[in-house]
Amino acid sequence: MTARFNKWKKNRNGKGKPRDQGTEGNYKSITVTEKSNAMFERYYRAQNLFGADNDTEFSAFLSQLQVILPTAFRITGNRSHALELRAQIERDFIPYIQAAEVDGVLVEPPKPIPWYPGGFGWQMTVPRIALKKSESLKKFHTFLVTETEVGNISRQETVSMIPPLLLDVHPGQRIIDMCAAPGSKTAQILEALHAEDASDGPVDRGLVIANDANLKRACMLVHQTKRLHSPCLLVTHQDAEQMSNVLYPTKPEDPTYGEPARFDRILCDVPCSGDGTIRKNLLIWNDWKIADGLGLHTVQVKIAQRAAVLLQVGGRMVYSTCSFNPIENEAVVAELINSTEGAMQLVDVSDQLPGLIRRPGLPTWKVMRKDGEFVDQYADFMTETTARSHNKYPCSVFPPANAADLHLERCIRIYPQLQNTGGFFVAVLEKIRPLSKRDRKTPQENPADVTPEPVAAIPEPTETEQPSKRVKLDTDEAEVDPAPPTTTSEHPDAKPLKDDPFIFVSGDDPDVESIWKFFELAPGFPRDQFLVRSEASKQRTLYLVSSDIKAVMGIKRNERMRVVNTGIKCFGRNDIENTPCNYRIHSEALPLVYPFLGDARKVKLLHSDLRILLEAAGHVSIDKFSPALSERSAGMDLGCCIGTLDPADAPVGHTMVAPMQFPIWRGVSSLNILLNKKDKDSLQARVFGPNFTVEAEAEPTAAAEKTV
Ligand SMILES: C[S@@+](CC[C@H](N)C(=O)[O-])C[C@H]1O[C@@H](n2cnc3c(N)ncnc32)[C@H](O)[C@@H]1O
Repeated sequence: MTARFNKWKKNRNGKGKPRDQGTEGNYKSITVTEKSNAMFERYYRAQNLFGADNDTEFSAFLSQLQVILPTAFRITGNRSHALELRAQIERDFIPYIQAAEVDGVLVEPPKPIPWYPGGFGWQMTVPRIALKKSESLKKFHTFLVTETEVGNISRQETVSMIPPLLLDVHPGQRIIDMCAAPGSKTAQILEALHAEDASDGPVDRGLVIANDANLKRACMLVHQTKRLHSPCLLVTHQDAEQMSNVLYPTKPEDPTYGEPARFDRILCDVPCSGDGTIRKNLLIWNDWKIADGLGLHTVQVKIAQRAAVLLQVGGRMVYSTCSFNPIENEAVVAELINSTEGAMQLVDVSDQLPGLIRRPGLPTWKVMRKDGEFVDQYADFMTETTARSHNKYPCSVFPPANAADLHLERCIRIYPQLQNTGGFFVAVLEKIRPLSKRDRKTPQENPADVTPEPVAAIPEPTETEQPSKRVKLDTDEAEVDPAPPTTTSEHPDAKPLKDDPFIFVSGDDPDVESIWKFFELAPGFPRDQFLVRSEASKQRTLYLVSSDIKAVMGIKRNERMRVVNTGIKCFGRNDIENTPCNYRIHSEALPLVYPFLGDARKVKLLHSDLRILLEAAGHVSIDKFSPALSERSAGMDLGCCIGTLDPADAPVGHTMVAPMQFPIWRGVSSLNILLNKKDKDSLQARVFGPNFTVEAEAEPTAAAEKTV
């Protein structure tokens, strides 16, 4: 089979220059002539991936790699309308997809992923490209695109959904995503952080630092995660191998002084050779070579080791790759456990995510030299001809002598033939004790609470395994202090970091004062957690951040973290006269602000009112709305108000389950809904689905009649 496509081909770790640049500039037509690669097959056949039944299952594995990858997506689970969206898929799309055909074949509709919580993860066998091109699936594709743009749906590979679920995230935790771009797993982490009701209110849910070494990709991550509207996200751009300490204030009398914090959860979704994505990235059939995995091993170990230092005792780390290669997987995990002298231990997660079909980690593996020879020990790796190129690889690419004691079977391997997915590797680890005496001194830890598990003795290096050939674990805090922030950027659209300062606004600021008064905000909503990116702008926007982020950003030395972005748009100034407050509430912050709003600026809408607002291109005269809304809004001051729609008022046959709120601008004699086109489209489809008719709405329900 021949697959032909255009592709910007970069190194799979997201670093480096695009390869295959021909005369056509950065784009070049690449042809994959055959979905096979002799070295790939020889290497993985020798790894005995499937144990006793290796031959049969290896054939199934190889044939499944030939099949193009299904499409998967998940509904943003923490949103109030997640259930509506699920109902919308079941009601409006499944029956229609069941009747659709692609190339004369009936399409299999999407099915919930059995192990994904809440029925919010979905997979369908139609490949992404067919979904895009097929006329009969156009409606569903448009739905996916619209809902993805507004953040209600994330299109993400099924297997990539596993690591954040196993990270076991809860509100209030401090979390680092070491290699986060483009951000699909960060998004899941944020959803979990905002999932349950927490006593700390909707804003202070904890902290997620999403980091990526590549600034261009970090900017992509900002774009991706913006849709999730979390005030707890701090996007940074550092080399994760030397990720800086995050200083937290420890002296109440001096908020600018801080000490290194330790984190509850750390995700290391490291750069990898990516051969688990071969069903989607067909170029890997052409390009696969053993040097890729060998070359990434040291970086992967260093990122995991740095994460171990930043993790608090009792904290959980998830290490993952989309590679089948044990050198990037079990070998890294084994070196992490051994180099921390057993302070990091694998957790048995076999009872988690029931329904996920998985295979255990490999107890041992074979190492192949670049010349294609398998070798059993480091000395053989370093022959005369290979010494120069192999010298940079540490001895930890080989199975350690104590491999059998490390519980590597607790690692999770996902193969494509198990449940028609990509390939993936996940290891869940816990830090059971400090890594060093210095580590013990960190402010949040209480080592007395942790009973260390006895661990197997770390093997002495053999004659050929010189200590210099190990990846050194660096637990010294003082050493980790990367270069100061740069003003240069790899991304053409990314602004130089120093041009966009983050300036905190005092809670006594006159603008904040006018907002609080106008919207009658209750005391529980934080008043001193706003920052601006530019003081001068007439279009001043107040960005809301969590108290953790404010604390971290108040410490000068934390500038070395290289913050790319933080905060969500909360209040935006409109340059309008004759209003007691010319700030509006941004729709992305409304779910956070709404519980604290007084009644002064709330207006109740009927479905007919919402329809008029959504269908209009701009302002609509107040007298065009239902009498109740016209009367209520005519008596209000000019400025932003919040429209609410109640499920109790929903017409028969509607699936609306939760109240909805929208920012509206009350003009001199008109109303205008403050949503962008995409948000309007999404809302329109959700509220006025195909089963809804204008006639049904013409008779307002009894509850709606009472509206004032
Ligand atoms: C597998 S991808 C991460 C995917 C991401 N977790 C997600 O789910 O969307 C690996 C990322 O690591 C980044 N990276 C590579 N080397 C790095 C390093 N030394 N430190 C931090 N990030 C690095 C790459 O830019 C790339 O975005």
